[in-house]
Amino acid sequence: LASGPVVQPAPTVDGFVEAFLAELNYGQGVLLSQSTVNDQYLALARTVRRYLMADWLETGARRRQAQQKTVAYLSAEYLLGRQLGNNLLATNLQDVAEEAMRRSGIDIAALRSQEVEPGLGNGGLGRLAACFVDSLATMDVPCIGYGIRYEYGIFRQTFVEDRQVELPDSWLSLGSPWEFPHPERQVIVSFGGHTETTTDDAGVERSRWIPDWNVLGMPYHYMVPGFRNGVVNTLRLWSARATHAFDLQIFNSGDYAQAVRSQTFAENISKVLYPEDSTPQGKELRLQQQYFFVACSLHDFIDNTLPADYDLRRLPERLVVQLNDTHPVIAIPELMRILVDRKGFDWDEAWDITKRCFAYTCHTLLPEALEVWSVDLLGRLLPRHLEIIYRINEEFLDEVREAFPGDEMRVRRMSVIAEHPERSVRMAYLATVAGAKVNGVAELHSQLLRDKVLPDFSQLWPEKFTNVTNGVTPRRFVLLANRRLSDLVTDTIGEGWVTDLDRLRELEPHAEDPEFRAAFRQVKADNKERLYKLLRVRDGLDLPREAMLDVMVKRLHEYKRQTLKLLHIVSLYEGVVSGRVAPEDLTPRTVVFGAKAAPGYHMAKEIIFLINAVADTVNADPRVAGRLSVAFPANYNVTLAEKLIPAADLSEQISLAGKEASGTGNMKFALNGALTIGTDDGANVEIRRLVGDDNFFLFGMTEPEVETLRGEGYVPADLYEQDPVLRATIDLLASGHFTGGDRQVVAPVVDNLLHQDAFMALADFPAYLEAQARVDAAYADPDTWSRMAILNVARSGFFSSDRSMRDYLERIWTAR
Ligand SMILES: CCc1ccc([C@H](C)CC(=O)N[C@@H]2O[C@H](CO)[C@@H](O)[C@H](O)[C@H]2O)cc1
Repeated sequence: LASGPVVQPAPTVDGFVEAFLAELNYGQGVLLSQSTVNDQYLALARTVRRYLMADWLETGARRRQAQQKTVAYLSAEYLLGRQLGNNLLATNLQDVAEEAMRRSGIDIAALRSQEVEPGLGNGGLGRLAACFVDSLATMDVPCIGYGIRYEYGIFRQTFVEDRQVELPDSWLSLGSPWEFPHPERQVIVSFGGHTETTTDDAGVERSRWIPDWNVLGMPYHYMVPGFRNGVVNTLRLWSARATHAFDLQIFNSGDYAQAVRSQTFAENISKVLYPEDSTPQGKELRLQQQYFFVACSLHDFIDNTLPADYDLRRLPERLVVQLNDTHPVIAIPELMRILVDRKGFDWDEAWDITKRCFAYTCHTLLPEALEVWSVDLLGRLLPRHLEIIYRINEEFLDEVREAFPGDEMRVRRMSVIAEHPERSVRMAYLATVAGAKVNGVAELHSQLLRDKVLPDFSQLWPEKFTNVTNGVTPRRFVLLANRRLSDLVTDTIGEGWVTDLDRLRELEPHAEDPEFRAAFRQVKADNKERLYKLLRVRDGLDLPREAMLDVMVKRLHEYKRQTLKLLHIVSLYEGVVSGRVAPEDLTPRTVVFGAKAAPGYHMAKEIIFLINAVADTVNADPRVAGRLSVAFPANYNVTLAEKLIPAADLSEQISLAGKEASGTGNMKFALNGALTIGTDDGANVEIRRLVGDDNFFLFGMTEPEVETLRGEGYVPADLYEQDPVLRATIDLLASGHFTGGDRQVVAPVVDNLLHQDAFMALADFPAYLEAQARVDAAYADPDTWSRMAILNVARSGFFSSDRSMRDYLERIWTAR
């Protein structure tokens, strides 16, 4: 399959300069001398695209030729991060590009920072999807990532008087050179209306959907380059358009707003990402978004990707649809509708095909995060789908009754339709009934899924439940983010580790080599210096040099316990201001937070305010100057993570055991030579097992201990009474010391800790402090610390998303 027509520019500096100038002149229509930084960035991006195009087209042709089984990854979120750096890495053009730009009198760093990252996700789930499609391309697995091209991604976070303020993320405003619109592949998606039952000539009753309104789905293609393997997979993100953008009659009647109303109405569907990452709001637009991209994607695969005459009875041989949490689960009744209503299959045949096409990944343990849709809303928006769901449930409950005769309680418990508080469809149950496989994202999580979240289902179908522990791509989060460490590793063990991360094990003996440890410490010091420079320019933060960098970056959520970190800071500070602790006895420490709160999550926003208030006071207090400081750079995102994580000494993974499904930040920190202080929660359990107890600061209750305490009845105020350090800490917070004496403004958080503390921060406080003392002790000996850190890197190869993909291939995508 010679790449025939596609002429790739020469991968030389001359070739690159020539292509760049052509893009600048003919693409941007400007001369170099006149060009703006944005012109230069867009031209550079398009130049890099040229080097990937041949591989992209060839991969597409090879895929069509080979008729291989394809993974359709359905995700409502993709947190992609900036594309330029990753694409330069994948094409191994980073040095050529840098030289080419230098020859053109341009500093490529300025162009890199011109790129706005596509923030089409909230947090863990969205970033995991991005890591997964990167790994599948690097492993040359046929995969199409399907999702939504939100016009506005996750909000930009700013702080006004220490409070989070959200700004719209108009990421497309300066152009987006990495996307390719394909109007010729537009899809019509219907909504509303009603169904009619007819009897076909074979006397079979058939239901027909008569929708009310339609929108158009326009696909935008994004390149997903494999790492230097000539493979480029596709990410297909859908954008909503009105079927007829403009109603001339209405326009001529003078009602201009009405004339374009349908356009705005349609466009709303892909207008903005819902910024919640745990509590669904159950909004109609959210369901419209979910059905919109799912309908576009299934239609696109069945009608535009499969050969026209393909026998759909063999669909499971060509397609596996991975459902990224409950958000795309409406795909199940949609495939049934296509097979029965459009392709004329009878119900049983269609159901058999459907069951073998889907698999479901659950990413949460919070009951409130499991989506349910009211039958009212579903019936109004998708009447045919509700009918199909009812029938799926009916047949399923017959199966339950058969397996557990007379156990109507179980039948009611397991029904996809919940009767209370209102009749609604439990999407996680529907996914479990239809999915061939259901997996959690870490061993503990998958076990809790079986035992606590879906016990009835794992009893009925034990073989259906499996685990695939999350992973992260070493290309972006080590090679791209931490060039200094990557060079040290490659100089020591060769470069194979980038696509075979288990090779990091070969570093283990070097942990015993003082020179290697010194080189490793220098890498960390340089990464810290790079971060300090960035935070000064970006956030006007001036951080003290010689300090342990203690980093907690993740979405703001009470179960993640940013409040526990805050209590630690205040207890250290209280120790000094009360005179109990001499400042020089404090290990110099800078605590860096990064966290967005869902706009409607008030307690989370109160916690952000309090962290900023404490930071202002601590940073301004000469008594702890150079000993304790707190930084909270705004707008934590993938780009900031790439600078923060390589600089970190300590990684905070302190969620209440049994609440964090997996975590993926924890893996990125370990791979970048930070030590973890954490609970036995999510993937922390597997990190600790692999890096070794001696190289992990464990503390706190285990999940069973949490359940026991909850069972016994948890009274946080008692702990406040009994623990003098805790009382002194909370009293200082409550006193208004950090808020100009205003006690009211801190009350929401303090009262919640004393009287609810649903995630038991106070219960784990003493153990956390004790663990932090162990951290201080270890950090006092840089050589020991770097030995532990090197062993963390060496033993974290398992947490590559390539390994996760191998597990999905073995346990889920081929096991049917
Ligand atoms: C409907 C609102 C909503 C939106 C997003 C979500 C996601 C499932 C939340 C999420 O991102 N979960 C995180 O997924 C990561 C990837 O598997 C895990 O590592 C994290 O532990 C988990 O919190 C739940 C509910």
